[in-house]
Amino acid sequence: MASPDLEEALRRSEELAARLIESSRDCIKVLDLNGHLLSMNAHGMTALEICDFGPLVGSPWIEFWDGQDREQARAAVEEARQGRVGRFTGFFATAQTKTPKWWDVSVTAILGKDGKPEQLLAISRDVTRLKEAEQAIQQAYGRLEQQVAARTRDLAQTGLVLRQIVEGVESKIGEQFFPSLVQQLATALGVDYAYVSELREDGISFRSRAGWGKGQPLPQFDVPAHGPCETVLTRKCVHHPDQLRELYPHVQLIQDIGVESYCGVPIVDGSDRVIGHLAIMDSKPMLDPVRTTSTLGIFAMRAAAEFERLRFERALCKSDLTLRKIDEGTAATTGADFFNSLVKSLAEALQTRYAFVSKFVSGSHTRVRTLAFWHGDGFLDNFEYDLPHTPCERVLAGEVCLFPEKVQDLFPEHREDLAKLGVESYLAIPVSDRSGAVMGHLAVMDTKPMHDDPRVLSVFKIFGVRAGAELERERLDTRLKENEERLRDLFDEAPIAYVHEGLDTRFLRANRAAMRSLGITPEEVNGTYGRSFIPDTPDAQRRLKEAFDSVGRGADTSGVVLELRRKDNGKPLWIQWWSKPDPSGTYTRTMFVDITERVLMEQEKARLEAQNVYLQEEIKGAHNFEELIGSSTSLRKVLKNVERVAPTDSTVLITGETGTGKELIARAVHNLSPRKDRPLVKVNCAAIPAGLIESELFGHEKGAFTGALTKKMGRFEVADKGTIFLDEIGDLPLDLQSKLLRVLQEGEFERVGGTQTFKVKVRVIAATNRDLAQQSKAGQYRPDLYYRLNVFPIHLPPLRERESDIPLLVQYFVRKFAANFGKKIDRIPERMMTAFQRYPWPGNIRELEHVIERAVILSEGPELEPIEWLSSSDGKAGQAKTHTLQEAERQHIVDVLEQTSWRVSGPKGAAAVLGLKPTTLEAKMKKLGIERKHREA
Ligand SMILES: Nc1ncnc2c1ncn2[C@@H]1O[C@H](COP(=O)(O)OP(=O)(O)OP(=O)(O)O)[C@@H](O)[C@H]1O
Repeated sequence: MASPDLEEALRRSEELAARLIESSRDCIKVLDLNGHLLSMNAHGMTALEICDFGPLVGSPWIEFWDGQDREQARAAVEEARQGRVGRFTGFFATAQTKTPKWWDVSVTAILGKDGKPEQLLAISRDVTRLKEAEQAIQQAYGRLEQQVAARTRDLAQTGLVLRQIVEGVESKIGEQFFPSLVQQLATALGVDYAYVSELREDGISFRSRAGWGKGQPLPQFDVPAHGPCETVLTRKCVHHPDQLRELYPHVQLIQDIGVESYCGVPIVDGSDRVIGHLAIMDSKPMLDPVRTTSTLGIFAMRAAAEFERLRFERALCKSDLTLRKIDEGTAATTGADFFNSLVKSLAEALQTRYAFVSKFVSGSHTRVRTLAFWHGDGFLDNFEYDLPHTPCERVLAGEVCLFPEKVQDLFPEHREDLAKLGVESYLAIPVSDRSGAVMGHLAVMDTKPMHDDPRVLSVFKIFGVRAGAELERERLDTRLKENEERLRDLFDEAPIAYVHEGLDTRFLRANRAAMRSLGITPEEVNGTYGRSFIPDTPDAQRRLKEAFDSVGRGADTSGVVLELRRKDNGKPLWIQWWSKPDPSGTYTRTMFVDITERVLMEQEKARLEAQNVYLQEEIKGAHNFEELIGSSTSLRKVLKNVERVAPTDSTVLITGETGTGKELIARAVHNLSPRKDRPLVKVNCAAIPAGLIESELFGHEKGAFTGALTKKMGRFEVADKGTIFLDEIGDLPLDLQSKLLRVLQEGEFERVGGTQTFKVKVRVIAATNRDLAQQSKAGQYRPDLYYRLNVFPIHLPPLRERESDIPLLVQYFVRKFAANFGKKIDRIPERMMTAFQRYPWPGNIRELEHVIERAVILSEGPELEPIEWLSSSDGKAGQAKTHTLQEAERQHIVDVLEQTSWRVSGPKGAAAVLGLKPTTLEAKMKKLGIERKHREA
């Protein structure tokens, strides 16, 4: 019969056990001895997702399990009924969500007052997450529980202790757990010291995790070697009830703190490895080994679970860190920054001292250059090295290499370098491009051994792939840059001008050829607008508009010719222009060829061709400009005026009868002027049909530029910077008089059919045998034009008014023609000369010249022979004087026509006799109303 004290203790113990069960985090079920469910704690209900336990009461617990698990459950119940702990790990899905879970189950007997099993306690713990680790722990737990159950004589007492400890530590986890555990252990078991130790990273020594001594926490200490703990760490439970100091005289700690007794149990992890121990020491003897070892055993199991939990937490933390490091190491940076960040993060993630990345030196397969080298505190300068006989050699041949230890011995040729860094272990992977070609390698080295850990390798590979991508990116980048450079060179150095223009024609880029042609500097490119090169002339604007219209329509423009002005000197620039909108639609790509030289050449050619016509005409005319014969006062006066006006640009109006030498005077003015090296272009306004005079003077267009080759330049254009001689200016039609006035006033005109305005600098010399003053008064001539022409009038008197010049002229012409015809004539009969002087010469000097020419032709000897015409004319001379000048001219022409049988042209025609061009003669005949029928009448 139990004592009343024991009765009370038992009652309390039962009560507390019930509370313990309820508050436990495990799933605890109470079964009857046949294994039928009686009750379950709240946590168990939650864990199994059971809402109502009622219907389950009385159901066989064993049958909750399936297959082999059911057999295990049955065996466990049987064990418990025998007073032992039955345990197993089984698979069980939760009731509602059917979440598969692994449960670690132990079944123990609850002893009755008689010490015999009365009920069973089935404790299930969710070990799904910690299954591997907990398995072993549960085994230990099972073993210890078994021992406890088998040997416990005073379960109630144990229960009390357990409760005390559980209460103290149940709610604690993490850093608080161990201090709390050892404090509760020491207090509940009434011992001076309690402590828990943990295996250190070196895998061979232990260090206290928490200790409690003499009522206060102990500082951390290393577990002494060769003491009782050492035995525990070989997996054995050790109990020294007394005489501890005698047993371990060499262990200073035991001597120092003066403890007598010791009890320790190992803490074993899921892989059945000892990871620490739990021990108590006391200054009094410890006489109940069963109670202490079983209590310690239970809490060792709990400690193991906590260690495991911490280990997972640490592992989680570490993998978190690793992930973070991977993230940091492979984030957005590129280039040198990227590689630095990569190796630093790699070293941190894998907790190695060194990490570096390399790539092959270009063109070599035996030499690499580091891209970044982390050495624990900072980066080394990058360097190159040869691969042979280094740990890296095989890596760069494509292998993953791990040298877990003694790297220096493995690579003796590089021992010195490796020793300097204290390298013990090495791990590296090749870094490849997408096609698998090795580009470099990524390596870590450490000063301690390195274990073959698949997780390390997978982390490593993540870094390796990223490094490969970066190397490839760099390679592509370099290639891209090279290409860009080549393109830029091509663009910049191309002989054809390239310009990229924004939609508002603002220049974005221009190559050298473009800048050269346009006369802009590289600095000016961006502030320049394409439009600004187009001069404000209607023609240039029209061309531009056509070009832009085609761009606007999205069409390519090819070969449009534009006229521009250079920016630096405003000189004309002709370009042939191609433009294409960029696919982005934000700018146009323009290409142009500078054809200025060609255009100018063509213009010059056209001008020269035009000039050539006149020059040939002039050659045909065989003028001798220099020789103005005569010494009469009136002629001298004329020549004096010529000298005065020649150097100026003033317009000169020469008047005088036909043949008086007006053209000769005009040429003299030109030849004495600064323009003498430029052409003197002659236009006979009377000889050109009225409809053609305008295009003759101003030229005409034949459409667009390409027509430039076929266009006709006007004589004003041809005479640019030279002199234009407008002969017979009195015959200019009225409508053209105003156009001529504009040229005289502004130097501007347009071609017939063209819109382009031409500006010329032409000196004008006009001549007429009409009385323009009188004509303008009569409304037949624009007075403003007359005044504009009559700036500097030179009047040539008719030959009859300067008789004294006749002998000189006769001699001059005789000499000239005699030389021309290879004759020698040195005498002119007096009678003839007198006749020449008496004759009125209505055709003036031209007439005289022709008369002499014929006389020279007919003369056979050294004396000029009198010719028939002269004598017959001579007869009429007296009559002629009674006519007006015009009548005389008319009569003279009719006489000559009669002589030539009305033949106008040809060598024997009247025009040749009169020294006129046939067209001039015809115009005169028209003007004077001379027709053949007149003769017939
Ligand atoms: N002073 C001169 N000395 C020598 N020859 C002269 C002289 N004046 C005129 N002539 C010659 O007389 C011819 C006619 O001269 P020119 O053609 O200059 O006259 P014009 O007044 O222009 O005639 P038109 O009004 O018919 O055009 C030319 O062959 C020219 O060389």
